[in-house]
Amino acid sequence: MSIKIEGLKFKYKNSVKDVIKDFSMEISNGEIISIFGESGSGKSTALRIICGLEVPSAGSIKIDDKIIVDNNNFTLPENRQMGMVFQDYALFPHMTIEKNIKFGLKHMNSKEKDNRLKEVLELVDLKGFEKRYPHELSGGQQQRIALARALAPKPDLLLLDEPFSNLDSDLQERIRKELESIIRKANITSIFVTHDKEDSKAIADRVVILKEGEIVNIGKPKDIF
Ligand SMILES: Nc1ncnc2c1ncn2[C@@H]1O[C@H](COP(=O)(O)OP(=O)(O)OP(=O)(O)O)[C@@H](O)[C@H]1O
Repeated sequence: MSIKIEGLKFKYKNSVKDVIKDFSMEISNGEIISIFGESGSGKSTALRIICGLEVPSAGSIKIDDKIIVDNNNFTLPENRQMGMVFQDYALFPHMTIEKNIKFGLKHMNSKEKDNRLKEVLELVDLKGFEKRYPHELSGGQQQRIALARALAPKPDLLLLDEPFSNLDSDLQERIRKELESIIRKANITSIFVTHDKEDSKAIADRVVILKEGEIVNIGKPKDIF
């Protein structure tokens, strides 16, 4: 599936100026895009608008020609078929890995849930971890479970906000590669936010450089950095 974003604008209620000023881009099926920029440039805000946690004051987003937001339309986040992975993993600490992953699979029957659980645990190479709790896993393993949980409902689009920021640098490098191979295997269109050039270089097909809410450059990492 492809995405077309046109002319997004956004301001937080208590901010004086627009945090996103003009955000437009097209993303093709299976592409991995990174949004790169300094702290405060609006990266997380752009992601929050795309997944429906914030409502833009102008602009539109289409998925495969279906409008999910514009002046007259707004698809709720839970109906957008998007998977999200945020910086702090956000696994439910009181739930086992199995429960964490099955949480988003309410529309499936229990046999389907079991099958999907098995599939995604294999995908992230953590078979046999079903009965563990998040605190019994390493940071990198938790990160992979967060990814498995986001992928389990087979989203159209995967959004990742600084997915490596909580990991030490050795682990960060390994997880980057793993994450890329998992996303490529799942063939899922993805957007990830980072302030680390190396993340963009290692994984992204194209990089969006954001500065004070405006896209100042879009291109392949090798042409941009
Ligand atoms: N809930 C909010 N209310 C008001 N202003 C906000 C809110 N969240 C973020 N901002 C402001 O919007 C701007 C963009 O923030 P955003 O979190 O999108 O930046 P970012 O590029 O993701 O930064 P970082 O790399 O530090 O996470 C910043 O100036 C920030 O202070």
